[in-house]
Amino acid sequence: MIEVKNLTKSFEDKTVLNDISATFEQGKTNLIIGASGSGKSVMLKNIVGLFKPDSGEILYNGRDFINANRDLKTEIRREIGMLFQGGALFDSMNVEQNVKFPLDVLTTMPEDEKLDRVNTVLKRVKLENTNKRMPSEISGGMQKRVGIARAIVNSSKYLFCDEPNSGLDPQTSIKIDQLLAEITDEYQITTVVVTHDMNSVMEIGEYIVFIGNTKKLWEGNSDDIMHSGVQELDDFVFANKMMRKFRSLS
Ligand SMILES: Nc1ncnc2c1ncn2[C@@H]1O[C@H](COP(=O)(O)OP(=O)(O)OP(=O)(O)O)[C@@H](O)[C@H]1O
Repeated sequence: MIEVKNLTKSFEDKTVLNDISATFEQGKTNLIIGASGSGKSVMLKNIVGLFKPDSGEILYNGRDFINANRDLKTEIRREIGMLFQGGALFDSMNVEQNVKFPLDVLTTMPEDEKLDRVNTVLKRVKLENTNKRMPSEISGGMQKRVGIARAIVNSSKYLFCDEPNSGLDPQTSIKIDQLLAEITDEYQITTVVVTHDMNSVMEIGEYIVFIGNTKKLWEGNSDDIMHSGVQELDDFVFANKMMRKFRSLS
């Protein structure tokens, strides 16, 4: 579980996040949603320690991440897997080297054990026998799956994904969403996904935080999101024609 308590972050005189609290539970796919520029990525970066909040607390299973000493910070960082926007694989490394990378830098595991682990996660994302292929030789969806394999290879307890579907067609996007949700449940990971993709929201939104105007404007799940009564959220949810049509029928 990750608890975000009263998180506030400004850049110079511009407040981006103001007193935001949220609880992301283990084994759930948690989403941070909001319009472009609302501060989703800034929130994620505060949670993983890439930005330092002006005030507030971030607790990883009760452990205070912001005020942690170096050893505890390292311990928590080792438990975090990240799927960056655009996949962000190393172009000069093959699939196996990309997936093995966190084990190379974070562990002292023997090489054969690392390879076993790499093959296990590649199998889980249905990419067995692609070890020697280069990122440029595989499709965008496959690249994302390599990214997911890399994010969980070190048995991550926490998984962060920034716009995991960017650049993918709708069908591939749904497959990636489903894979993230399955892995989250199977390995009981606390997963946090930043997205503005309504398909993802409806498909995997077990807990959703909606941010806008620097505040948390709503929290809930995909069953409740269409009836939030929050104007800004309605504008976000019903931005596309299909969702408006769906509302008029329901
Ligand atoms: N390092 C920074 N320095 C100053 N301002 C920043 C910095 N990073 C982000 N911001 C500002 O914070 C605000 C929120 O940005 P953020 O990238 O979190 O939005 P977002 O909701 O993730 O948007 P998108 O969906 O378009 O990616 C923006 O106004 C942005 O300019």
